Amino acid sequence: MYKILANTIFLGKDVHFLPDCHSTNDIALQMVRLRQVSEGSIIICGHQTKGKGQRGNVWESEAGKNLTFSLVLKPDFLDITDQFLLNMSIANGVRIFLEDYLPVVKVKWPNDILIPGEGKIGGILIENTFSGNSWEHAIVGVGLNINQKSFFNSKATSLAKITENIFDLNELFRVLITRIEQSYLSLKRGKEKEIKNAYLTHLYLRDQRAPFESRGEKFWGEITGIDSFGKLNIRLDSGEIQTFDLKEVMFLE
Ligand SMILES: O=C(O)CCCC[C@@H]1SC[C@@H]2NC(=O)N[C@@H]21
Repeated sequence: MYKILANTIFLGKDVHFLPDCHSTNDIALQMVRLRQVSEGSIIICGHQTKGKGQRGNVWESEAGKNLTFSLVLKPDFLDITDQFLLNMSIANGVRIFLEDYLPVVKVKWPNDILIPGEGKIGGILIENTFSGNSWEHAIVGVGLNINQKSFFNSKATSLAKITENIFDLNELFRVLITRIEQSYLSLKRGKEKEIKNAYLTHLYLRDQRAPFESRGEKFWGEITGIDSFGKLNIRLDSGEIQTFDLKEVMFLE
């Protein structure tokens, strides 16, 4: 299982499949520290018992039904102040992959993969390791709901739930990795503008008036873009543009 990733150049030439594990991100981080993996290695797990999500959340995924894996990358060609470009390129790759199956796929800032009217189908958690001021590795964790049909969280969905089909996880994984690699390599080739534009074009609620909450206060505003550090720009009804990082703002829609 998960061995033949023939269409990739470097990603997934070394795949570690674990039937059960706590978190592929944690395992990848540990393996990087022990120098057991290098750029392009993938840790994929059939069932995560302690999957990690953004904002310290838990990532729940039914055993054997979905894709939960981590990629080891070394984006040391990027300035560390441009880290968010990596998020954008990975989110673009996942979105492009899903567009083969679903007509509309959005990315909810920073890294939720959302199907409007259906729910959240996936998420990305990137954890970086640094040595002084230079970037060592990026552990890119991807969780994508494929064949799971029932969820505790009413905001979650899956490919099977939306399309009423069942998918071959191995085949989907192979294609997904190819899409992610293409997107990452275009970042490596310096296509930063294209990556940013593609991310912004598919950004959920961009240029739409929507409700948000920050520091206990509710307000309405319009997402106008992302700054170079990956912070969210929202134009308030007063016309003022405010910038928020992940812990500073919640979407109420
Ligand atoms: O909160 C989110 O949206 C991010 C979810 C990321 C989940 C994936 S599953 C594989 C990898 N290992 C983890 O522990 N988390 C990520």
